[in-house]
Amino acid sequence: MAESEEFLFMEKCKGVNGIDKIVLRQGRGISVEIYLYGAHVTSWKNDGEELLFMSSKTNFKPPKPIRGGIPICFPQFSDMGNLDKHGFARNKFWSIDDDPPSFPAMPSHKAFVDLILKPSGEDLRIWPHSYEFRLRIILGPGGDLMFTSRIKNTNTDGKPFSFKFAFHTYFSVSDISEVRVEGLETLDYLDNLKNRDHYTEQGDSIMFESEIDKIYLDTPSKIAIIDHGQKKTLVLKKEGLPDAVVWNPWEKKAKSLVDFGDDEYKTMLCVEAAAIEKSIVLKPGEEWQGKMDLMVNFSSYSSGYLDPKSAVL
Ligand SMILES: O=P(O)(O)OC[C@H]1O[C@H](O)[C@H](O)[C@@H](O)[C@@H]1O
Repeated sequence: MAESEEFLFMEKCKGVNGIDKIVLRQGRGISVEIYLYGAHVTSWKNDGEELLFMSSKTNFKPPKPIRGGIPICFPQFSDMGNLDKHGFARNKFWSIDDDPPSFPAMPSHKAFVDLILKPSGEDLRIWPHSYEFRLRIILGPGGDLMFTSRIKNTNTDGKPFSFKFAFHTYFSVSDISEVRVEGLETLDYLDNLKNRDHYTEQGDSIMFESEIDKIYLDTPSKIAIIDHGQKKTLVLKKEGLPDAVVWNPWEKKAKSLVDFGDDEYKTMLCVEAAAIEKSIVLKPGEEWQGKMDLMVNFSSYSSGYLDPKSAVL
C-alpha cells in the first residue's frame, strides 16, 4: 500500500474546546476516541454504533470532569476520602507515553495508545505520593476495547500508599427498563443510597425501575449487560478489579445534576470495574495492574454469555 493510502490505526487530533484527543480505528465503523484530559474515553463505536453514553450537557471545560464515556476514578472512589469526588485522575491532563516499558502486545493489536500520568509539584501537596500511572488502551480488530492500568509507587521516602480505583463506564442503552445485568445475582453489596450498609442481592439478574447506586463485592470476572430493546449484549471482563459499581441516577437525581439531561437516565447505565472495598496498598517500587475488556455482541439472547464454554468470549 502506498504511504499516502496507509490506514491510520492511531491519530492525534483536537476535540471539543481544542482539547487533545486520540482516535483509534479499525475500519468497518470501529473506532474509539480518548481525550488526554482525564485519559477519558468519550466514544466507542462498533459497526458505526455508539456503545457509550455521553451526556448532551457535558461541556468539556477543565477542571470539571467529562460526564459520560469512561472516567477513571483514582486514587479515591466517590467521597470515600478527603480528595475531590472520585479523586483527581479524571481532572488531569495526561501525556502520551512515547517510551512505555514493553509489556505483551499481540501482533494483531495495531490500534493502541499508551498514556501516562505523574504528579506535578502542586499535585504532591494534595496527595503526597509519587506514582507513575500507565494506561494502555487497545482497540482490537473485532472492536473489543481493552484497558491495562498499571500504577507504580515511585516514592523515594520509603512510604507505601493506598488507593481505590474504578473504570466508571457509562454504557449506552436503548431503554433502561429493557436492560438486565447478569453476573451480580446473589452477591453482597454496599448500598450507597443507604449509608453504604451491607446487603445481599436476591433473585435473578438485576433489572431497573428506580435509582440504583451499589458497590457489589468480590464479583466474577465477567458481567453481561443485556439490552433487549436494542438486541445487543455488552460484556465486561476484568482482572485485578474485584468490585463492580452499578449506578443509574433515575429521574430525581438526574434533575439535580447540572451536566446531565433530565431524561438521559433512560438511556444509560454505569457498570464500573473497581477496587473499592479493599484499598490497594503499594510499597515503594511495587506496581499494581488492573485490566478491563469490553465486548459487544449484537444479539440479546439467553444468559449463555457468562458460560465459560460460550463461543461469544
Ligand atoms: O457525579 P460524579 O462525581 O461523576 O459521580 C457519579 C456517580 O459515580 C458513582 O457511580 C457513584 O457510585 C455514585 O454515587 C455517583 O453519583
